[in-house]
Amino acid sequence: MAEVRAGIDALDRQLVTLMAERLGYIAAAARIKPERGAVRDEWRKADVLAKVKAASEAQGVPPELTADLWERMVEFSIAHEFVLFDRKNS
Ligand SMILES: O=C(O)C(=O)C[C@]1(C(=O)O)C=C[C@@H](O)C=C1
Repeated sequence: MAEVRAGIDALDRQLVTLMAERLGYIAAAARIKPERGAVRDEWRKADVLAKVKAASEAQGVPPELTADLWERMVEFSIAHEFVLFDRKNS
């Protein structure tokens, strides 16, 4: 059981590292987007969620798990992107 838990803990660290990397791209998006109205992009949000659903199904990960996680992650990203966008323009 200790080995299993060590494996889980190691994977969790990798997931956090990947989230940090994703937030780096969110910061880049905040720098690149020309106007505040472009920060929340509902078309792109639906595109991201659809791709995650397809990837989940392909890999046998329950899509209802990833749907909840990504809904939260994208909404957090949008809020974070607004903070960075407004900071850039203040
Ligand atoms: O693709 C973008 O334009 C992003 O800024 C990334 C992202 C996301 O977190 O996936 C965040 C904000 C947008 O509303 C859509 C998607």
